[in-house]
Amino acid sequence: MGTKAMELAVSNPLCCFASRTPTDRSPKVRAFTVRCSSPGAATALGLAERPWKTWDARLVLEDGSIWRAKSFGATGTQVGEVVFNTSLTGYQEILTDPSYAGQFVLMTNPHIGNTGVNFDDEESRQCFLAGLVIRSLSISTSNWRCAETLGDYLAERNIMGIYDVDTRAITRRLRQDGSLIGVLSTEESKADEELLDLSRSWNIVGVDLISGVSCKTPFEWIDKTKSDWDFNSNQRDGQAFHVVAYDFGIKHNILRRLASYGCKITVVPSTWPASETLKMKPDGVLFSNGPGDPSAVPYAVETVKQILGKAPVFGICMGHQLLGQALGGKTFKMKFGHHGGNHPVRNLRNGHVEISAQNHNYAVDPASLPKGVEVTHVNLNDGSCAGLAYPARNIMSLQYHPEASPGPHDSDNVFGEFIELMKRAKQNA
Ligand SMILES: NC(=O)CC[C@H](N)C(=O)O
Repeated sequence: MGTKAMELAVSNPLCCFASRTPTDRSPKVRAFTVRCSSPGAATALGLAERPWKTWDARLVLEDGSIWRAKSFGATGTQVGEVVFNTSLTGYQEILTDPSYAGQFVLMTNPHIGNTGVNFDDEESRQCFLAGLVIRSLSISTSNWRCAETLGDYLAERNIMGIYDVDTRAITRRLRQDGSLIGVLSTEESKADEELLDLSRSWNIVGVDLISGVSCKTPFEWIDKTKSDWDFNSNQRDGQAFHVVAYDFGIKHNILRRLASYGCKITVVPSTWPASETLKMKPDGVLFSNGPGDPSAVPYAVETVKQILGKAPVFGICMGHQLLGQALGGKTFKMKFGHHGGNHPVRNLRNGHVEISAQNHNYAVDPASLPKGVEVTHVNLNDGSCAGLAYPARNIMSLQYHPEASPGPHDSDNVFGEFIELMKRAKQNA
C-alpha cells in the first residue's frame, strides 16, 4: 500500500468512503484533510493494516478533485468527459452504445455487474466509451443469459473501470458545475498533477467523433427483434420499405426495430455521398445517433441537406441534431446533458407524456429554426427540444431513443410513424 493509501486507511479506518471524499474544490490538488506522515504510522497508532486493497485507481477531475478507488477491467490511463447515467438496468447496452465514445459513463444505480454480460444485448460491434465509473461492483453474477463477468468483458475490450467511487458526490458535482473532463489511471508512476494537467488540456468540443465509430463500407441489415422480446407486434403491415440508414454510430436496436416493422435496410458509412444514397431510390433515410459535438461534422450536415426533400427522413439523437442544422438551426452544449431511462417527454401533438431513454449532451436551439419547422416533443425536466417535424418536406426527428435498449418502450410507435410517413410519400409521389 502506498503512502496515500495509508493516509486514507489511517484517516478513517472503518469508513473508507468518507475518507475518499475530497474536501477541496479549488483547482489545486489538495485532496484530503486528515493526513498521516508515513505508512508505518498505522502500526504506531495500534491500527491493523487492511488485508484488502484500499485503492489502486484514481479518477482525477478537471476541477481538481481526486477520487481514489478500485480498478476493474483494463489498466492504464484514459481521458474523457464524465457523464452520469440514471438507468437502473442495461449497463451492457450502455457500454456498447457508440454515442458514448470519448466519455466515462458514471452509473447512478449503485449496484452494477450482478447479471454479468450476455451475447444478445450488444448495441454495436465494440465498446467505444472511455470507461465505466460505478459505486459497487457485484461480487457475483447470476443470470440465465450470463456468458461472462463484467470485469472480464471490460478487460478483454481494453476498457477501464473504477468501483467503490462515491458516485452520488460526483453526480451532484456534475449537476451543479456541469460536465467535467476526467482522467482515470491505474499507473502509480503518474503524479496527480500530471493527470490533472491531462484533464485540463483535453477537449471534446469541436471534435469529429463519428468518423471513428461509423462502419467503413455499406451492408444490409436483416436481424429483427427476437419474437420472445418483441413487446409490440401490432403495427406491421408487411410492406417492405427500403430504408438507407446512415451509421454515425448506430445502435443495433434501431436497425432491429426497423426490420421488425418490415423494412429492408441498407446501412451506409457517415461519409457516404448523398448522391449514392439517392441513386438507391430509398423509401426513407434514417440519420442515426452518434458521439460528440454535432457542430463539428459539417460534412454530415451537408449530406443531410442534400437528401432533405428528396426522400422522407427520420433523425434520431445525433441525426436529429444534424437535421436541425441542415434546416438552418443551431445546436448548443447542455450543462450536463441527459443520460438515462427515465426522462419524461411531452408529445405536443397529442399531449401524451412518454418516459424515454436519452443520451445526449447537445441540443437543438428551437429559436434558431426557420418558420415551418415544428417542435413536436419537449423534455419535461428542462423544457429542451426533444423532437422536430417539417411535414411539408417529410421530415421527423427525435432527440431521444425510441428504440430504447436499455429503456422504456413508450416511444416505439414512432417507428410506425416513420412507416406512415414513407407510405404517404409513396402514395403522393
Ligand atoms: N446519442 C446521440 O446521438 C448523442 C448525440 C450527441 N453526441 C450528443 O451528445 O448530444
